[in-house]
Amino acid sequence: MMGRNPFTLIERHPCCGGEVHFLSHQSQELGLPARVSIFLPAKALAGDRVPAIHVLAGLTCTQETFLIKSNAIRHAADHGLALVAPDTSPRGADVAGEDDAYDLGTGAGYYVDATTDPWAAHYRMGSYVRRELPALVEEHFPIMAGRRGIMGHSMGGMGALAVALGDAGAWQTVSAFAPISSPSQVDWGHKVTDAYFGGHEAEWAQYDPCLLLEAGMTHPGTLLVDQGLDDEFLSRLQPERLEQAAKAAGQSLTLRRHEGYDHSYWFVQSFIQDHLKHHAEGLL
Ligand SMILES: N[C@@H](CCC(=O)N[C@@H](CS)C(=O)NCC(=O)O)C(=O)O
Repeated sequence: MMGRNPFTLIERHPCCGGEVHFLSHQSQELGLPARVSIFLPAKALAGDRVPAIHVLAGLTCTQETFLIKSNAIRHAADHGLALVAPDTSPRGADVAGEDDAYDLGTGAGYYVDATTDPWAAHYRMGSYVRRELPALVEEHFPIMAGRRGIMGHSMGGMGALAVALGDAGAWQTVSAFAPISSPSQVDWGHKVTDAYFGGHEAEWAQYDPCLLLEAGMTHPGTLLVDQGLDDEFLSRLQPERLEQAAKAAGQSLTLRRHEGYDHSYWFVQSFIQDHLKHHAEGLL
């Protein structure tokens, strides 16, 4: 039975034959109001349920960034796919210091569940993007239940790979742009370990794509990953580690390296069409 619709519509705009909705809702996992953006293609507006691709943005971004900057909507419209874009962290958790750095706290939820106070009460983006948000949008929008793709950029690329490898049955397709391949091995992840995990590095076993692969968690589809070779964060993204871990696990991976491209959404929008095609082939 359908529950009460928890979403409040903030803005709605016709776009590419469909509609973009900017929404808020009270999240049970986050214990706070959360913002989410959704693109519904023409077919969904006509009443048919369509598969959705969940899109996870990177550090400093919001629920608006991926939809505005990646050009994903144009191609989602062409394929008749919905897009669901969550925020990158809880907002207003009121944790001391959460706004002090770009890579921890606000805008930096890393799609993990914090286990230690004062972060643990609200920093639960892991459970939010894995379970709460997909279930809610599939209940209240013309989005097909249980037929999902996930993609992301940078911190969101890490999140997309981790979500799909962690529960391959729930996510049929996955792709990433410049993902943080092994967060437990780099300074971004060390900050997360010290703060969100209270020093317990073992928590990364659920969220680090390379650790998941090394533990035998694979996905039956192909992981499509694009990486710019002039990416200013390349040494912390470590695509070579992902390549090694995938090879050892027998995971199908298409890792494309692009001469001259950096970390920005100019890079993302250059290859987004291929990602939408990859998801469409697996979802439709
Ligand atoms: N230059 C940023 C670093 C963070 C960054 O580059 N974030 C990437 C994702 S990891 C991004 O997409 N930023 C937003 C944008 O380009 O619009 C800062 O220091 O604040």
